[in-house]
Amino acid sequence: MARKTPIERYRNIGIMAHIDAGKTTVTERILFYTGISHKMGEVHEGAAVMDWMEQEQERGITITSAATTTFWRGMDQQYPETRVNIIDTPGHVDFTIEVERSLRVLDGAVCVLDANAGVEPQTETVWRQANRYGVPRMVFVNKMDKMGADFFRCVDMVKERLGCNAVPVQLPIGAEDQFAGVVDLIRQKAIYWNEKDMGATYDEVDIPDELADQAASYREALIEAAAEASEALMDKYIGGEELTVEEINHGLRVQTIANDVVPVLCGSAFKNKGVQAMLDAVVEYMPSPVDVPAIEGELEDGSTATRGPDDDEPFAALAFKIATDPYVGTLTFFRVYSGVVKSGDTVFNPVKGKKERLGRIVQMHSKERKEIDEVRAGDIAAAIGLKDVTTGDTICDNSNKVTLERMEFPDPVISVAVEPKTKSDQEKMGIALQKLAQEDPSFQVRTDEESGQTIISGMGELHLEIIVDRLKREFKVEANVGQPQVAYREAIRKPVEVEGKFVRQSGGRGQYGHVWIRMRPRERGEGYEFNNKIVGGVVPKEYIPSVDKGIQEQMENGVLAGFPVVDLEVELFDGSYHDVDSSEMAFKIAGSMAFKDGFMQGDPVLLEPIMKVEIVTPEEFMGDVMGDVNRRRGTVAGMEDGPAGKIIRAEVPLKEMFGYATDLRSATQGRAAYTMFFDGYAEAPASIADEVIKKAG
Ligand SMILES: Nc1nc2c(ncn2[C@@H]2O[C@H](COP(=O)(O)OP(=O)(O)OP(=O)(O)O)[C@@H](O)[C@H]2O)c(=O)[nH]1
Repeated sequence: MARKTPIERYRNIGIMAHIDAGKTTVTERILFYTGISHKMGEVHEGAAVMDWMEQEQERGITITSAATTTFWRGMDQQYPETRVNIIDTPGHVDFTIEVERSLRVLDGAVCVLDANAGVEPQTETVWRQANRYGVPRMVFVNKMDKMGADFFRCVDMVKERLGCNAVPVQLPIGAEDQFAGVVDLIRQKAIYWNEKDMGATYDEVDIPDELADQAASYREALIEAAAEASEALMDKYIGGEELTVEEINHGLRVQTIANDVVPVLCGSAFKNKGVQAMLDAVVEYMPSPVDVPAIEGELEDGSTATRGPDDDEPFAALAFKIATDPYVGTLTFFRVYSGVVKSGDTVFNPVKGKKERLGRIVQMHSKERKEIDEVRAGDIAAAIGLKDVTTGDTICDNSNKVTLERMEFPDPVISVAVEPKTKSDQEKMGIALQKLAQEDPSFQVRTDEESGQTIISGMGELHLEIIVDRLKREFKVEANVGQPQVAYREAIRKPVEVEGKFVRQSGGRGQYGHVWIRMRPRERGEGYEFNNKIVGGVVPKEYIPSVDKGIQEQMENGVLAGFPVVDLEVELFDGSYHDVDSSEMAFKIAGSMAFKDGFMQGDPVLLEPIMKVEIVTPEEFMGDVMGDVNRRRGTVAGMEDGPAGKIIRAEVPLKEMFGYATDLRSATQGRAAYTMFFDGYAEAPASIADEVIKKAG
């Protein structure tokens, strides 16, 4: 079967935003206008097509990132059919991991802003993540109809806070309840959407006189930005010649894909204005799979290879989301980077080292799924029934094995003990938690060796709350939940040199392992490194990995209070062995003994997770809120005026943030709001460390 849509006409895009900026509404309108969704439900009245998990509708937030395929031919049917795959990314801070994995597989992103609030904390976080992946972006300033909506302020904020070259390609006509339509600066037209058919039709007229001057100056700026794309365009521009609409769009496209320009558009999804024009901009400026660099991977022999967006290359895809569906079981969403795969084919998962048969393949059209026979380079689809694939795994051609870049997931910072309300649910709970962990790599389950309790860990209180909620709803397991616990870390502060010697010579075969190691602290986040500096075979080569392994096992189990040890370098530089008695086991134990000693001598310290917190509060409560932040051992990093009150930015230890939602609500009569996300680890004060160490016994 041949390819229906040429790959150049694919747009794999994500929609990212701060919570409540209107991402779900925008997505829903896109589906409506593209004819997929015929019913327009208001998000918070329950009929939104993207919000397909029950509690998402109740909470009014989008938690999972579903992928949806739709087609667009342009407002004036000016394009050949373009296949738009939309990957929904969640706005809540506890789920940045979801954002991360969507960013991994999309080619471009639309950042939705609330025209009144502008750039919000989560916008910044997501923007930074997108920077890391080099994702080309455009901005849609939504909610132009809302009180306090200010397009120009938003553009300034995008420039200043996100540090990018924001270039408006539209201007709003009016604002707040006077918001009427947009000026298309490239085609030099004013567009008004008709209210009677929910904006499905529109009128295109001349730019209103009162906006003519402003439009001319913004147009000049955008043409200049477009001209930067090539010498030919620049020469024409400098020569005083008018650039054509096609030339301007081409220039902006080149600049946007190179991450040198961020086009800015505006509208109101809720009032059905501007969404189709935004879709046109997606087609014009967002990259197709062939416009972005080919993905890199590792072959079986350890060498690097690329997989380009071509049907003739071997099949390679990345699983970016696992969802459990009550009807069909496991749905594995994947993005195909190269080649073709058919349902029924056998694929290989190099991460697990396993072959699996690809059963049915489905394309998601929001809640509905359509079964398809094959998928090709550039496609996003879901497979039903893959058993051993975890988020982030590669699936590839069985005879052309490659491991695509693994996604990196942050370690969980918070954990709670869970226990089923009835003993008979124990097994069911275990299975359910395993399933949830497979879906979500930022969520972990383990059994505490001493207490026998089941401990679940995640990225925040809400993250774990939702897991417990899903246990109940989807798996029918009611659970009791303990007090949340902070996931501390342990580290050393001083370099040391230590010996580890493990010798047993009583009867039978003896044991002999002997090492000298140097341990040095590393910067936060640098992780662990093992260097072998043995010369002359004083420790035989075959035992060296055992030393490393012994150290790593000890690091996992901690030394001070049972928390993982992080950020240090170990150098194995000396030791000795015995011809008969030495073994892998003996060197492993010697390694772990040396490590334990060295750790205690190395001025050890307990590290605690620090959260970046941003609070928006009416001015009258500012004193109380600040005082409270200080009591929570927080440091205020900045303060500014925002449209909804004072904005306080602070860094606060996670331990002190438990229950903050409730406390803030009661201190401010529910009028303040906050967001927080994990920032990094810092040394815990001695009083806290002592308490934690004592508790660990
Ligand atoms: N006035 C106005 N309200 C809007 C607009 N778009 C969305 N809203 C409202 O803003 C609220 C949040 O919209 P959502 O679409 O749920 O926002 P979201 O970004 O998907 O939110 P999360 O999924 O929770 O991150 C809802 O009450 C919408 O009705 C708009 O253009 N104008």
